[in-house]
Amino acid sequence: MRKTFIAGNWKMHKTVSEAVALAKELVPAADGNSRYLIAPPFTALSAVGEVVKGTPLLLGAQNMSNAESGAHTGEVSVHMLKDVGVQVVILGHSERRLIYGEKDAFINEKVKLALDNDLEVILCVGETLEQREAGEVEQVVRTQVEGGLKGIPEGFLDKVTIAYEPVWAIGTGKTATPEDADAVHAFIRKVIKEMYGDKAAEAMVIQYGGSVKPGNVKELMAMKNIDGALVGGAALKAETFVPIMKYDS
Ligand SMILES: O=C(CO)COP(=O)(O)O
Repeated sequence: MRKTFIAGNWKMHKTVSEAVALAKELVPAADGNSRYLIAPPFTALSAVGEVVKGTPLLLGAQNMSNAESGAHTGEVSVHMLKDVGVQVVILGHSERRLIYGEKDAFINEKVKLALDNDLEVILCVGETLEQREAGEVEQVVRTQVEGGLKGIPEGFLDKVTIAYEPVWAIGTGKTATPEDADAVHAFIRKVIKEMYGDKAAEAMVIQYGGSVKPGNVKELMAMKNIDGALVGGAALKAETFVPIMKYDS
């Protein structure tokens, strides 16, 4: 059985004091049947790490350098993340791909580095509206999954979650219908099966992201191939994120 994984990506929001206050509100809600994660901005990781330490609420980062150390102005390394208690790193988010030009091979370097250093990875994939309208969803998602996981041995897959985030549904209030999302999740599972076999495909946790809200989370999570959520806007307030964390209670 795959364990549901509910994650909040805070993107470029919250000062340290705001982040600490929200984390304190969320800790008591992380007591259900799922795994739970919050990914504050880099500047708040250390302070939020102190709040969630020893609790079931996991600490995530939103990105990471592809290099281990050195002359990389503005970047943050895997060792720095681990040093402040980060357990999971989100890689290949569509905002990294589309605004900052990150490509699959570059993302793959980060995935390898994270896994080699015992950090879990949430690998984000998803098509733009233009790609959807051109009938390219499967081709785009396949390229991103294969590219992101290239050279990753099967033994590391229990440290990998895939997040399907259709770009047209992010921050737009438009959600993929549960059926449409499930169809892409099933396709991702098929790609994993081709790469690693049945067992790996069955075990892979695949989150949905894109305008997940308290009002739609239940129907999304009810789908066979949807195993969790990667939440943006609704993760910024306890009022909206706690009901998502507790969608099954
Ligand atoms: O990009 C997302 C999470 O990584 C989704 O953002 P929204 O929930 O704001 O649509």
